[in-house]
Amino acid sequence: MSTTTTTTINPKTASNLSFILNKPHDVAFVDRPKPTLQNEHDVLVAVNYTGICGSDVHYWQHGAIGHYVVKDPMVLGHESAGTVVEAGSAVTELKVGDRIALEPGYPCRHCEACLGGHYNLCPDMRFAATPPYDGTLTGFWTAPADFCYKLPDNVTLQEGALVEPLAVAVHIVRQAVVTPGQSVVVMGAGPVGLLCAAVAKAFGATTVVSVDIVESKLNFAKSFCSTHTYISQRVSAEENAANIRKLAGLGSGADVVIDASGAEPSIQTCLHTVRTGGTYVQGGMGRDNITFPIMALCLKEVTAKGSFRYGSGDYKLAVELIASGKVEVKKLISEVVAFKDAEDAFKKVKQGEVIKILIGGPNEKI
Ligand SMILES: NC(=O)c1ccc[n+]([C@@H]2O[C@H](COP(=O)([O-])OP(=O)(O)OC[C@H]3O[C@@H](n4cnc5c(N)ncnc54)[C@H](O)[C@@H]3O)[C@@H](O)[C@H]2O)c1
Ligand SMILES: OC[C@H](O)C(O)[C@@H](O)CO
Repeated sequence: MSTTTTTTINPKTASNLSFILNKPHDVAFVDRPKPTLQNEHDVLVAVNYTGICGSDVHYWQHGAIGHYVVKDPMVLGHESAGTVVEAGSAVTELKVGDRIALEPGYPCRHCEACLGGHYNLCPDMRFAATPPYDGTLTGFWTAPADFCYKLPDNVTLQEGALVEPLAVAVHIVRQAVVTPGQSVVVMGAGPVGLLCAAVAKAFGATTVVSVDIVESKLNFAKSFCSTHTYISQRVSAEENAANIRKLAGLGSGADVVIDASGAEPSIQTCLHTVRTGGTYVQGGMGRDNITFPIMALCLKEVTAKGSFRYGSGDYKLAVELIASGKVEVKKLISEVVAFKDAEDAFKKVKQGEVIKILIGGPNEKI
């Protein structure tokens, strides 16, 4: 196999320092062996920036998410952008020096889900920082070239690290089939909820309501993209829903409701906020089982859908939404820290002090 290697970051000499979780609250910086191309369709990427996701923080705190349990030391991180430093001989779309957003999950490409157009649901998915697979808070990363998305000149590498959560939002809003003029209510104003609201607006929704339990998050949502905000009260789901409908002039209900919180009261409010014949999409992930208002679903003939990660075209559209200025992801970046400060950055996310914090790669000067 022939490959080419020339760039400012030299993979032969640069560090492959990795931020590793040994067990809950026990992290370490370890210089791991550099990855190599596995076949001629791969590229080797120097990781420039990685955002911290709630799931990274959950693994750091608890060592597990559901049945995904960290049994061996695992590199954290999966929201990354980087620079191609080596390209396999069969790679035609990318070249050394290209800046890319890194899709961090690699499906088998052969199973029923993959061949049926739902590769995100592949049972053999190898997803970064989901045990047993290592993540991207490391110096270098090998990926199939078709899971790397070239960033246009007007998109920075820092914005490129936000493509991952934006792709999650694109998938959720696509599941909802939002059309121009519609009303959309999004429960949760964390990064995913904020980006769902922004994507819904970019798709043509004219009323976009953000709901949360934290006032500062709603203040940001209002400045970011939402037409209305509502702070959830300690009242019944029906009462919160009635308040949201009144506040945003939704009449009998919203065309689309999205849960991006994973919280039981919020999910219940969704079903009472959606209009007859409307659509509800579950994007948030919380407890396995909750009390769910099934009669509201039946009596209003609500279309209910789930949404998991991202699939065909979602990353591509996410990059286009940033490049066209329709979703200003840079506004979500609260802080950019050096690799050595990764653990402190995790603490800040846990304390809720930031919207999105980026960690520079180990070879990045911050
Ligand atoms: N479907 C997927 O593929 C996918 C991918 C990434 C994240 N997620 C999930 O999406 C959700 C949002 O992710 P995030 O990174 O923005 O998380 P986050 O924790 O930053 O945001 C969640 C928000 O929900 C708010 N909230 C909590 N209870 C609420 C309630 N009762 N009503 C309204 N708001 C409430 C919180 O205050 C917070 O602002 C999480 O559940 C996460 O696990 C799903
Ligand atoms: O954005 C993708 C999500 O964070 C992942 O699915 C996460 O839950 C880890 O598996």
